[in-house]
Amino acid sequence: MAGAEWKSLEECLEKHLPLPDLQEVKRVLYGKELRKLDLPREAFEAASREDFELQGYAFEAAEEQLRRPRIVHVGLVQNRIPLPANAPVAEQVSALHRRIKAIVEVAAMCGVNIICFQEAWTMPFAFCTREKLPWTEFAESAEDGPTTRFCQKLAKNHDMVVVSPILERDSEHGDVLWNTAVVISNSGAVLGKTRKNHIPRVGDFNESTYYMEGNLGHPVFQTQFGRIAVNICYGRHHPLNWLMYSINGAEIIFNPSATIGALSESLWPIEARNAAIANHCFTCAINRVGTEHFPNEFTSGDGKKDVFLCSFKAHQDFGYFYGSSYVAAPDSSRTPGLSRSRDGLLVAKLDLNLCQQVNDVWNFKMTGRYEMYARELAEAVKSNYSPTIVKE
Ligand SMILES: NC(=O)NCCC(=O)O
Repeated sequence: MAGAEWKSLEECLEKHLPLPDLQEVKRVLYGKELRKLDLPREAFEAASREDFELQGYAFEAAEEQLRRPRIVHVGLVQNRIPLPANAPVAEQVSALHRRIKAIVEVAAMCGVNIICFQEAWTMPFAFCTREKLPWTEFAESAEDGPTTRFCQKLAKNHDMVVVSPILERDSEHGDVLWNTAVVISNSGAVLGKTRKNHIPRVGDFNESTYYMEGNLGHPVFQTQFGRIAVNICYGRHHPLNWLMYSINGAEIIFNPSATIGALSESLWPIEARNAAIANHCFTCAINRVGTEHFPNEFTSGDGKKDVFLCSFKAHQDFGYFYGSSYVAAPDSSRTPGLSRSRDGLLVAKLDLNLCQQVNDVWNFKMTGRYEMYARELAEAVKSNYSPTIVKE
């Protein structure tokens, strides 16, 4: 299983395929080729000084007579943890705040209107350990915790909507922890929050000891730049989860994630892209980068062998978080991924008119037969349900 030494699928294709083949492969794997954004030179200089990758692409829509283009620039941030997981909690959080501030400043130079960080961005992805301390100390109030206050300043200073996925401590309700994304308006006000609906119980990704399945449904946030939703990590394997955000009107669905190569790298390019196609919306898949080492060994709690994560013994790391963040559009086009090995900012210029234009061609909402599925699902969840199987 490749680690940081294998830079990206795109680099590999470009290195090895003759141009005519490369064009056809890109057409199939990425849809129509996107124009590269002409981002400011100072942005590239700052990104290089701060040692992160910067890429930008534009998705175009057809011109319409009655509607003006609805242009929005989104920014996707992927990063390593800058300090080791055993550094003091407050130092780790401050180092991450500093890192993200530097990246957001470059996003502002690129005209980004909505930015989203990776899942649980203020901490190492410690849920695999199933230890409580010190990891639960990273949990904060979604409404007025230090990270939300930090993001409010960023949002206001840069006139940018900030999507900040954190580990939430809800002190108003018995100190319950949640895996939450806080959505902060470009005014600096907290617009609201949404919680991870589906909790993984896959090998080391057994996060069920920390928080419960989200109880806020599928909220969509009306921002000045468009309607957005957040489908946190493992929720991307659940087509109905994407569907509900889309039914509630989301035009852009962010998918802040933390996932590793051995488990999900072959699913990664498909799932968010498929969701964009199936739901006539844009999707933004974000994954963290690097290998995180934890002070104490842990196991997957499933005996000796974990076939997915390839860890036969107790171990101190999860495996390799492969970055590769990308944006996908309703017409099946997508950006190349950011690198597998570096921190990065991906800027994408979207014309939200594309959602309706593709909807009018493919009509997935019109042909969706939701009533029939609602009826059948309502039956299927009953304890006395028996599947309709026609036998000879
Ligand atoms: N963070 C998280 O839910 N990871 C689960 C693994 C995956 O969905 O790829």
